[in-house]
Amino acid sequence: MSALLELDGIAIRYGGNTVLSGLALSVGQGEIVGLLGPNGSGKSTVLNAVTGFAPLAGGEIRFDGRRIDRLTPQRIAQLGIRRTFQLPSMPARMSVLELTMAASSERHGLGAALLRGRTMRALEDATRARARALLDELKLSAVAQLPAASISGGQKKLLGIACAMMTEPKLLLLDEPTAGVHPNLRGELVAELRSIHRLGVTLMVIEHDMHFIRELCDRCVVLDRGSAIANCKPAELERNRRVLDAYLGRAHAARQPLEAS
Ligand SMILES: Nc1ncnc2c1ncn2[C@@H]1O[C@H](COP(=O)(O)OP(=O)(O)OP(=O)(O)O)[C@@H](O)[C@H]1O
Repeated sequence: MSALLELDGIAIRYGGNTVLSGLALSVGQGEIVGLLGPNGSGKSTVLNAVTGFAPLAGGEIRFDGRRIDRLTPQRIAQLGIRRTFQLPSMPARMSVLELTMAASSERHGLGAALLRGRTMRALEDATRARARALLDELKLSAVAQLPAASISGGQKKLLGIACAMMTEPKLLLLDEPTAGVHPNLRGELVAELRSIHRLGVTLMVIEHDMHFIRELCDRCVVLDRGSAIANCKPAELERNRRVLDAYLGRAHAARQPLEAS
């Protein structure tokens, strides 16, 4: 499998605090990779680095074979990398449909602003049709006309995915997609992400819900204090001593009858 995303020994520092140190990680074309680790281990920082919001202190990031770590966030997004947020904040006045349609302007860019008359209307009609289809697929049609800020936490998560999908990304980075989503709806979220994946979108998912990870991911990378400590199938995580040490502490892991990792 060819690598779509490659992080090659990346380092991120904030002041004197080293948040990522020499992290190597790759995501193959068409894979679904889980990014795990205890709180503060650096998972969101990885997404910030890939999307161009956290400058590297060392190392390289390549996407589709091309170096991207010196590009602007906007250019990186245009190349086909999109992310969703752990706690999405929504504008108070725009409706769910308007916000979804607005997300596509990042894809059409300045070119769309120069269109006139019939061409502009045709683009708007196509954008509206795509937004409606995505909202339908993500079961948000019933709230399409409501203010985006008024919908539930779980619906905001789905709306974040709809907005990201408007730009037809190659790689979608999801930051805790189940946070704020009712446990009964998490199975549906897995199904939605699987159908997005079937469209040819590669996924990297930060998540704490292990059941969700097992259902969705092909492979997991586990971070601890800014370094990767495991790279394995989800089913192998609970037998991995380094992972248990990181999550539960060494004292606890020493008491467990574990297989060697
Ligand atoms: N902009 C920033 N400035 C200073 N420190 C930061 C910044 N962003 C993150 N950090 C620090 O980097 C470390 C890793 O943070 P990060 O948010 O990447 O962890 P995480 O694994 O995503 O945690 P969580 O699971 O709690 O979301 C933390 O110690 C955090 O305080």
